[in-house]
Amino acid sequence: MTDDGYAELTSALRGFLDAVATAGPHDQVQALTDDLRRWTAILAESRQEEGKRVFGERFDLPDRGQTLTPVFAPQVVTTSKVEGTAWFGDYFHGSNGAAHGGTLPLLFDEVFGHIAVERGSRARTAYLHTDFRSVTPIGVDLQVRAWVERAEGRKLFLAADLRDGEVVCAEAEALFVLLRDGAP
Ligand SMILES: CCCCCCCCCCCC(=O)SCCNC(=O)CCNC(=O)[C@H](O)C(C)(C)COP(=O)(O)OP(=O)(O)OC[C@H]1O[C@@H](n2cnc3c(N)ncnc32)[C@H](O)[C@@H]1OP(=O)(O)O
Repeated sequence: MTDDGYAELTSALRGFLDAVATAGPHDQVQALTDDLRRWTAILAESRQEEGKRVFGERFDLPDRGQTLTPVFAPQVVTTSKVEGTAWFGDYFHGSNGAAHGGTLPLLFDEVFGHIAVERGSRARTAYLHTDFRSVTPIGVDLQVRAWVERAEGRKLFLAADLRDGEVVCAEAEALFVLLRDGAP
């Protein structure tokens, strides 16, 4: 991992988003807004084209340096399976202590993507089906795994599940299609 501060920035940004998501009314809200706008302007000056950015493009950083998805820490990554832990911060809260339903396919897409990348393939998600089996708790280490069911030509059929101990929170099935040479 390159020690240029971006791993810490990603972690700090996640913490900030979790704090925003759980904060009540605050007397410093205008100061915060002003700070955010100031930093937005500073960062806008160094806007980069895709391929030269950090967010989501730095494979040496946790979560590729992005905060779009819940935390995913892979422990096993092969061309046929991925296993690791997932963690949904408060930012991903939906209601009644459960993760927002839309964030589960977001996690699964990311996890499936590791298999495609490990296979050296440029691929895109054609479909991703999620079954919500039990509420996904916030702030708990969860176990996630994904595997290749079968490959047919350019089509990669994938499956995954997310567990809280013995409890299955969600399952997913997806089709990733390997891109043709020259596809954008
Ligand atoms: C280290 C950390 C890394 C971590 C890295 C983590 C990265 C995160 C990964 C995120 C991945 C994404 O979200 S990607 C972004 C979301 N996805 C997209 O935007 C995709 C939008 N759609 C497309 O671009 C296109 O439709 C494609 C690429 C999916 C397919 O187009 P194509 O290449 O022209 O192929 P096409 O001929 O249409 O289809 C090929 C075969 O697939 C079948 N097929 C295509 N779509 C479907 C479908 N929805 N349902 C069933 N079957 C389908 C066709 O029938 C055909 O079967 P047959 O006739 O051959 O039998």
